[in-house]
Amino acid sequence: MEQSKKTGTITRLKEFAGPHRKNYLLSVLLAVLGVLCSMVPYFAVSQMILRLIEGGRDFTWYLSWCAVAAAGFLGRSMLHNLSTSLSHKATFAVISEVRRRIAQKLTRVPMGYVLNTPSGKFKNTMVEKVDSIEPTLAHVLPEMTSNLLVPLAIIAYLFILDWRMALVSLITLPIGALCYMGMMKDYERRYAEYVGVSRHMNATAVEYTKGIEVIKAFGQSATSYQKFSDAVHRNATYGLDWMRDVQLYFSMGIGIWPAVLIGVLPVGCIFYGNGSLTGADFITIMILALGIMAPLLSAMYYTDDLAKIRIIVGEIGAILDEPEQIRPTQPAQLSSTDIELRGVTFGYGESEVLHGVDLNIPAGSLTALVGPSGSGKSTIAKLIASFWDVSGGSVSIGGVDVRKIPAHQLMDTIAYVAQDNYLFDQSILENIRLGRPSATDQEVKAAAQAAGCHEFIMGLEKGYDTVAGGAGGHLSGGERQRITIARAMLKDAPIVILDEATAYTDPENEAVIQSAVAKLVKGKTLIVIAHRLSTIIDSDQIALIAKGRVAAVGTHSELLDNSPLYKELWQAHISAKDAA
Ligand SMILES: Nc1ncnc2c1ncn2[C@@H]1O[C@H](COP(=O)(O)OP(=O)(O)OP(=O)(O)O)[C@@H](O)[C@H]1O
Repeated sequence: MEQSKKTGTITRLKEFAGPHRKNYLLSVLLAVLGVLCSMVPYFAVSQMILRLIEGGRDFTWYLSWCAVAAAGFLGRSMLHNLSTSLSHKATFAVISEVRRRIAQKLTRVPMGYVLNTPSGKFKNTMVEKVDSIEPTLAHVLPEMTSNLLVPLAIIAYLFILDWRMALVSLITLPIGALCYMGMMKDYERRYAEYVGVSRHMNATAVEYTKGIEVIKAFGQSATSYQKFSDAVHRNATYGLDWMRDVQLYFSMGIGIWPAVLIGVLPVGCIFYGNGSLTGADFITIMILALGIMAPLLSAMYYTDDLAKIRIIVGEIGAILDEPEQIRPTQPAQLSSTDIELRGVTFGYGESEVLHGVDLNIPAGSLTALVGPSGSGKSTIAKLIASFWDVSGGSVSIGGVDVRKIPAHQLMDTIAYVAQDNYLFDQSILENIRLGRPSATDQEVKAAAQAAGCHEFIMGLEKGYDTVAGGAGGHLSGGERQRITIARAMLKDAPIVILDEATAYTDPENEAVIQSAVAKLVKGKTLIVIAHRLSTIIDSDQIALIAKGRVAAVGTHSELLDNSPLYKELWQAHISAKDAA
């Protein structure tokens, strides 16, 4: 598997921006020009004040400076608008690129990783998290640039006028910076904790709403509500405590930072008094000094958003850095649909689940995997379908290791019918057609007929156009399973893996599913993960899986004769059936 390198936030953002980088650059350039325009009114005001002091009464002169100031305002707002619209354009391209990359990544990582991650997590990152960074990404570059450049430009001009006064006008900067440092102390840790607390609140809210049926049925409302309300309370108090801790620094910073006249006025008076500063320069310096700190404060507000971006880009990066399954692109020559597992070992995490599985599944045969719960049946099936890569040994199809078969070819070769296959929120017709997108409506309906679902579909108000609902929620479990069997039939893959459902065991449904499966697998290599032994007694071979190993292989009668564990399972099954 391929492990991509860890990438920093800026590099990652640059990567996402791709060809739109020039829009960002242009937006920064326009923002800088906007900054220059925003200084024009300051300059015009100082000129007018000086003229007033000199006693100038030339109305058109004042009017023309007013026009210059107005042009400065206008120029600034036009350039600002252009700049932010360009950066918004670039940002929307960035966020759609991020979503596209995550979606593509999910097709390249082991399927098991996707199945093992709560689907809400991907959705949350792809939709909400990515959306939440949009405003910051769009504004941070042009606005932070201009908010930092305005004061820098003013300070540079002050140094040109009088370096001593320039230094005096910066007197509140170190005090404000100290307050800022106090405020930002432990910021990363606290922010990460705050995100954790919010996540916990989200999780309890989801749990509370999703589990409301169980909560009501078992009278757990008080306890569950308590858990939820505790999480809400913790979220609120965490934010409040944090704010209280930094409030003093914050108020001092906000109060002291912009108070530049504290130094400029008295020191300016002294220099003016001893004749080392002209009245004109003094007035210009006073006016310009007032424009230094406000933009710096605005820039400071972005630090919070930048930390948020760093965390979210980190989360996106963690998904994009997931090791990928490496598969060739050239089709492999499969000699048959024989499946062979040789010394297969595998574990989902640290602990091993399969400990050297050897199994031959001849082409065209029906092989049932049976065994106690948790013995490793589904894991074997998932390794054959290449949802995960084996840790040791090999799985091969037609003599070729599955790792050497291109992903598309493997998908075409195997139809995996899980216990609860997902139905998309679209018509039943389209849900079945997913098995073979090129299938005509007639072919889809023929598959539905063969899978025994045509009748119930026709009984629905909109027939095949009925929307199956999120995860097929509008249909019963048995109906959903039959639709997924129809989907697999349409796919017509030579190998079928069927994870037999433990639910929906009412005899009528079982009979329909059995006959649907019989049609599905004619002439195919079928692997059934069997939970009800009565459905697989006619299998060509039954592999008894116990504690991650193949304990025995044989026909039903051979295993009854030779395997005490199989006999035990069979007897338990018979008694359960009798009891039912
Ligand atoms: N996605 C997963 N992540 C981590 N552990 C898993 C995962 N799936 C299964 N396991 C563990 O691997 C072991 C084998 O599970 P597996 O589902 O293959 O057994 P099974 O025989 O199919 O069980 P059942 O009959 O109950 O479906 C179990 O201990 C199980 O807890």
